[in-house]
Amino acid sequence: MSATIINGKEVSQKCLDTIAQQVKNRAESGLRVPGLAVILVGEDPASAVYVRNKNAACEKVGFKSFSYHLPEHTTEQQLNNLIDELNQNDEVDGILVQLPLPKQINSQNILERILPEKDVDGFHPYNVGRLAQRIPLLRPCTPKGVMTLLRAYDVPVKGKNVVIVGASNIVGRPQALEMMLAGATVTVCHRFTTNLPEELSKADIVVVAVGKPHLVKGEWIKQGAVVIDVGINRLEDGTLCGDVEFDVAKERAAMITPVPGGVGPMTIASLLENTLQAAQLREQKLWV
Ligand SMILES: Nc1nc(=O)c2c([nH]1)NC[C@@H]1CN(c3ccc(C(=O)N[C@@H](CCC(=O)O)C(=O)O)cc3)C=[N+]21
Ligand SMILES: [Mg+2]
Repeated sequence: MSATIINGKEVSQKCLDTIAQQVKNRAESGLRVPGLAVILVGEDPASAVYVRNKNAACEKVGFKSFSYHLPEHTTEQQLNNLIDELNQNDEVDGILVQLPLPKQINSQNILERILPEKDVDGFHPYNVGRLAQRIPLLRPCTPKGVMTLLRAYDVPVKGKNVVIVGASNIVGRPQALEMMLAGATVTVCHRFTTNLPEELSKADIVVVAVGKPHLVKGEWIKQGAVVIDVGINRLEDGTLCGDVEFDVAKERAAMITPVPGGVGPMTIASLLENTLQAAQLREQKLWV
C-alpha cells in the first residue's frame, strides 16, 4: 500500500486562515496589526525566494511587513544597528534575519542581539533554553511546523520511537526537544552515527533534516512509519527534492511529506503564528 501524502500546503493554508481571523478579531477590539520585520543580507537566490514567500504570507494574513535588503558587504555593526532600531520599534513584533549570513558577520552574535521577545525564529538561546526546560514560549519554526503537521494528521507521538537525522541548531536539535516534550523516545543521528539504517529500522516517526538529496534510502524505512522530510535540495535540472528517496520510501511508509509542498509551507505558517504570539506576549506583559 502506498503512503498517504501529507499535504503541508493545505495545513499551512488552514493555519493562515486562523491567523487572518485572529488579526480581524484584534482589529475589532481596537488592537494593532502584528508586524514582522524580515532582513535579507546579500544576493543568495534561494533566500530571496523564501523572503518573498514570507512577505506574501504576511500580506495574506494582514500583518504589517517590514522588509530590509542589505548589500552583501554589510558589516556586523551595520546589521546590529538595524536590529537595535527594530528592537525599539513598537510596531515590530517579530524580527527575522534570514540565514545564512555573509561570512564577515557572526550569526550567533546577531541571533543574540534580537530581543528574545521578538525572536520569532525561536533561535535565541533564551528561547531554545525555555523549550529545553519544557516551558516553551517562542518555538523554532520548522520543528513547530512538523508538530503541527503530525497533529493535523492525527499521528500519535507519545511513547513512539522517533529518529531525527541531522543535529543542526535550526532543525534537528530543537526537533528533538519538541519530540521529547510530546513524549517520544528520541534518537538523534548525525555525521558520526555509525549505523543509520539500523537506527531507522526502529523508527515509528522519522524526521530528516540534513540537506543532502536522497541521503535516506527508501528501504531503510520501517513498514508503516511516518516520514517527515525537511530537506529542500535544488537539483541541476532545477527541480526540488528532499533528503529521502521518496519513490521507494512511499511504498513502505504509512504517511510521508513531499518536497515541495510538505514541511516548507509549515515553516512559514509557524513564523506567522509566532509573530502573533509575540504581539500577544508583549501586550499581556507575559514577557519576563
Ligand atoms: N532566519 C531564518 N529563518 C528561517 O526560517 C529560514 C532561514 N533563516 N533560512 C532558510 C530556511 C529555509 N526556509 C524555508 C522557508 C519556506 C520554504 C517554503 O516555502 N518551501 C516551499 C516552496 C519551495 C520552493 O519553491 O523553493 C515548499 O517546500 O513547498 C522553504 C524553506 C526558512 N529558513
Ligand atoms: Mg540506539
